[in-house]
Amino acid sequence: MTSISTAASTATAVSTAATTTATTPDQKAGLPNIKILATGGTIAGSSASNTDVTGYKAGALGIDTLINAVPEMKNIANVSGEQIANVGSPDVDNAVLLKLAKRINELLASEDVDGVVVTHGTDTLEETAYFLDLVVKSNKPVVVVGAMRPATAISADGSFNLYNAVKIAGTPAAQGKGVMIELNDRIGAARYITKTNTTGTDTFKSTEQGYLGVVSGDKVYFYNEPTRKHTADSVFNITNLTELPQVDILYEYQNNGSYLYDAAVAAGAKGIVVAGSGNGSLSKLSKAGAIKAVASGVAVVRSTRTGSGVVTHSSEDDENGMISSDSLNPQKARILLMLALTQTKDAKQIQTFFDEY
Ligand SMILES: NC(=O)C[C@H](N)C(=O)O
Repeated sequence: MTSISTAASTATAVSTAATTTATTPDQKAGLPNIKILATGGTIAGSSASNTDVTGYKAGALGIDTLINAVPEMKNIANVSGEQIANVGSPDVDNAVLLKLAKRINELLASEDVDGVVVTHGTDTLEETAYFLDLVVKSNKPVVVVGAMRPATAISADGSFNLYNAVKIAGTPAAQGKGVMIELNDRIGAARYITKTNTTGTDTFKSTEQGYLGVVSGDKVYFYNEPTRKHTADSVFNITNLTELPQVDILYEYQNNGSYLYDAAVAAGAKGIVVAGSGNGSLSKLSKAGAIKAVASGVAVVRSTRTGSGVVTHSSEDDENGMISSDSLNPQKARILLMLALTQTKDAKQIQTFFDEY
């Protein structure tokens, strides 16, 4: 495995047009055609020191550098790349999400593309993956991949993660599984996987729902199917959207008040997700703020700050016109709520989306 060059290409913010680069003129018959869309992150991170795994610059290397660092990919797929953005994933915003999703839909509609791999920072990777899970209109595999160590580090994890992601995207059994996340050999469903550790390479975990499968040796093994609606079965369509409704997240804590709800509503929020305590519990003042927000036409979803488990729907939710998040964590509940609000403002209808997706 060739190590990634430390000569970082200039980091850029969101590029305005997707540019095709690193195409393989010698496409091999019989190999799947896989497109890699790069957005930045630690997998494209660079540092002057090969022991630096925290102070590096995310989104420093371009897609050509990533592809050229793993020439072994050419033995398993015809690989070409495009740079969609080159940012740390905290800076992936709705504009990047829409640009990325529209490009994936264009690519997968073509007979020339068998699957897509997205390289992405891990901090918000699950949000992008779940967004794509809800809006990609294809059964072809989409794999979102990242790394916890920059490309310049000793024992960097990005190259093998990328190789594995390309392998999964070119595997016929990966079709119809929704958008997948691959890190550390594990294949997770975008709906179920979450980042659980700040710096560890085994950070992506799924609790009750488990993993879809694993890459072991030179094979891809699938054991589970995602049961929630996704991709080709999803009703959400972003083809004609140029923006998404503003949805904010509030965090529940002792001694909190109502004023952050008022601030979100005043700032133009169309939806609010609350990271409630325990089973989505809100304090009296927080609940009063939420009820007031609902009265002003804002959709409010109760999720949980616990990190796992289902927020169960209660009769009080119906009385208050509120929505429960099922097992979606706050950041993924925000993604679903943004898309739900492109269809309806009705809390009962939005609740059915949270029950089904
Ligand atoms: N491991 C990573 O990719 C973290 C980085 N801060 C990012 O999300 O872009």
